[in-house]
Amino acid sequence: MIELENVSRRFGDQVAVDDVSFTVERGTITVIVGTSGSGKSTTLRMINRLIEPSSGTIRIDGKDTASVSGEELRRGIGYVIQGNGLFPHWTVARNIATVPTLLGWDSSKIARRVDELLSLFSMKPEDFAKKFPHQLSGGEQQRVGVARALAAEPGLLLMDEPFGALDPIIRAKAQEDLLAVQRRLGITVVLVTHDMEEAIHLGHKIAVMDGGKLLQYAPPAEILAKPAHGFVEKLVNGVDRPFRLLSLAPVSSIVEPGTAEGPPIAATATLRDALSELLWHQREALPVAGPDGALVGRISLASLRAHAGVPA
Ligand SMILES: Nc1ncnc2c1ncn2[C@@H]1O[C@H](COP(=O)(O)OP(=O)(O)OP(=O)(O)O)[C@@H](O)[C@H]1O
Repeated sequence: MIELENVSRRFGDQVAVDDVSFTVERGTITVIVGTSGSGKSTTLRMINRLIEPSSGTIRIDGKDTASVSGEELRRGIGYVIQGNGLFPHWTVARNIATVPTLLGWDSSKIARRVDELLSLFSMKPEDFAKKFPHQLSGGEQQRVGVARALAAEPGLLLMDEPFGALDPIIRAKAQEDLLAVQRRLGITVVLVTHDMEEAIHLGHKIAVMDGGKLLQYAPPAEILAKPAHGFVEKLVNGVDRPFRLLSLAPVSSIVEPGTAEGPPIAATATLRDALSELLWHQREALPVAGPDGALVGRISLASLRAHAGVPA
């Protein structure tokens, strides 16, 4: 768990981060979103003390981060930046091994870990370990950057615009990879982006910042349905709100008793998938199938409509 309590950072006369407080639960993804200069990166970098707070307290698992050296703190926290920051003259394997080497792991343990991480990101060790960063695509470099940040098994991963340089298709894949790896390893992630759609897709919680202030800190469904007045409202106006809301909940959440004609949809599919199927098959309702394939009820256009609009 990470707790920020009344954290501020000034650069000369400028207040970059202004009295920010929020708590990140262990094993979740929190996304800090806002426009350029809103204080996102400064907030992130205060967590691993690349930037020291001017005032306020940051605790990780109850321990004040000011009570350990910055270097020691950072060894236990993965950090990924835009453009991945790989060392260009080092092989992929050596890049990934950076922190374990610093920590003095023995070479066979390091080699095992490098193989494990490459495999985790669907990169065959025999194909990739000996390559240099310039021999990889942008998406592959990005995966190696994340693998390197995870090498020493940190419980916490900080990511600053990690997917900013990727084209939309590779970016979508990188986001899915991150979600899968986060679920599998159960790590805590704090990620900075200026893209509200990315925030909604990845975050269990979203922290919206503007002018150094935290304007709203809430789960994506709440940010969409009840945005704080003003800036947050403007930000979410730009995303397809009904569709985003539908993509956040599974079919099982509004399954009704009864049956319907047509191809069944899985209870684990999203409400957005259900809408797509209903429109495609031009039906008012479709049957819903449970994990074993047995029908468990129906989903209707009417209930989707009720779920996709402004809450009454
Ligand atoms: N080292 C520094 N010295 C002086 N001012 C700084 C420094 N770092 C950040 N700032 C200022 O603090 C404010 C917040 O910067 P920060 O990098 O946290 O914003 P951001 O939301 O991450 O922006 P971006 O999305 O453009 O990276 C900006 O106005 C920036 O110019």
